[in-house]
Amino acid sequence: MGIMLTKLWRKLLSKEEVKIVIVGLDNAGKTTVLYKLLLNEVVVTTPTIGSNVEEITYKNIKFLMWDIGGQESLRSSWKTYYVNTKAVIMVIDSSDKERLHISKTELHTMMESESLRNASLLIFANKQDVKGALSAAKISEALALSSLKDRQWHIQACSALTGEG
Ligand SMILES: Nc1nc2c(ncn2[C@@H]2O[C@H](COP(=O)(O)OP(=O)(O)OP(=O)(O)O)[C@@H](O)[C@H]2O)c(=O)[nH]1
Ligand SMILES: [Mg+2]
Repeated sequence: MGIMLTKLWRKLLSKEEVKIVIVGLDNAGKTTVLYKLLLNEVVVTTPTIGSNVEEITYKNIKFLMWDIGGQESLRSSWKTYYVNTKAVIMVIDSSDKERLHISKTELHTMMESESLRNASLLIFANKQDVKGALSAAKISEALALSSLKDRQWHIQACSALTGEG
């Protein structure tokens, strides 16, 4: 009886921890998105070297959000963050049409990683406030999201600057 109560108590107290990694090319808006989610504020950012990690608690679930630098030289280190990741957020600069093919390659390479086999995928089609930004549908097409097999994915148009989406 006492043991059962202790177990129950531990279960109620223990917060589940969910690891999320935020990836995307440099200047996509990853750090801006993270702090917008965390503080509902637009912070002034500098390019991330390495990573930022922040904790967000929602309904007693602790989310550990890893925001990783997107510069070319840093992209090969993304895979070192994948272990135990439950969800991947990829942030896209929807106005950066020239580099969408790079995001596509990075995304599909990433999705082949064994550590991310069961991870869900959320794409933020960010910078919708910029004139000429591509819609979520167009980004989805450019990234060939529909070709992803056995993957739960969702794309969301947004602007970390205005808070839209
Ligand atoms: N117009 C506009 N600018 C944005 C938006 N989101 C981010 N930015 C700007 O884009 C620039 C880069 O944002 P960061 O959040 O630093 O980009 P990052 O993806 O973290 O870049 P790295 O750390 O180098 O990988 C900053 O000047 C932001 O203010 C947005 O939705 N709209
Ligand atoms: Mg950053």
